[in-house]
Amino acid sequence: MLSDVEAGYGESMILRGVRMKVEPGQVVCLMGRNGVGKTTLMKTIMGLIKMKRGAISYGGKDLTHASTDRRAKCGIGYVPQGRDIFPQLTVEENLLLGLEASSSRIYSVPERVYDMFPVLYDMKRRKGGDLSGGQQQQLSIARALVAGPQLLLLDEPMEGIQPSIVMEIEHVIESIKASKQMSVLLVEQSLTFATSIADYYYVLDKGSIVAEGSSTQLSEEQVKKHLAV
Ligand SMILES: Nc1ncnc2c1ncn2[C@@H]1O[C@H](COP(=O)(O)OP(=O)(O)OP(=O)(O)O)[C@@H](O)[C@H]1O
Repeated sequence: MLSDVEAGYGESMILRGVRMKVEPGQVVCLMGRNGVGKTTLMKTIMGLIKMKRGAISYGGKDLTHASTDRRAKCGIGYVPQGRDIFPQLTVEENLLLGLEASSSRIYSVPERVYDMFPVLYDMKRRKGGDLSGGQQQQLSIARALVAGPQLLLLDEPMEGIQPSIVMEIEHVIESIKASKQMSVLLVEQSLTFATSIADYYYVLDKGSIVAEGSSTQLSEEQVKKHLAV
């Protein structure tokens, strides 16, 4: 999916020669210390940062020069770090905005999304800004799911969220995996969760992939070497 990707901000190169693949139905975990370029990689996949070199393809289509909108319509959903919702809009209006990314003609929030996040159904007329941090994160994930993506990019969805909602979000990721309808690329720092749910992992360090493998192979030694602070 990604080959030899180089990208950065202005003159500063952050990603160097990144190669990565997410197979259909897989949950792939992207790990690495703070500031190594995980968010930059997610934004590059989404076309929010222009690549200086390399190629990106998805589902057999070359997306190297595609706009963010086209990538979304090709089935890539993105949940940015820090739950970027619209606080002045209602929960339902936030969710309807997710339909913009859809290639099919749906005009209302699909029931399956409310089934995954019942709290959002109960609160659909409330303003996004009135929700707790964890609920806003659920809203942000639900908004990406509204368009029915085939690949979901999740950037640290559990960061700074209360434990009960972390569990709910974990369940949602588990149910996505069990449905085999979608693949997930997840930036996650929790080793326990990463090893319990991911099929495969990549470790990024200073903008390059320094380790990868099936998550059952993620050893203490690698964690110490690449992830410990
Ligand atoms: N808009 C920007 N302009 C210039 N440099 C940036 C910008 N955003 C991030 N950077 C730099 O790019 C590098 C990688 O940042 P990035 O956010 O991708 O890391 P990360 O691995 O996601 O970190 P974290 O775990 O803290 O979110 C950092 O050195 C950061 O300072």
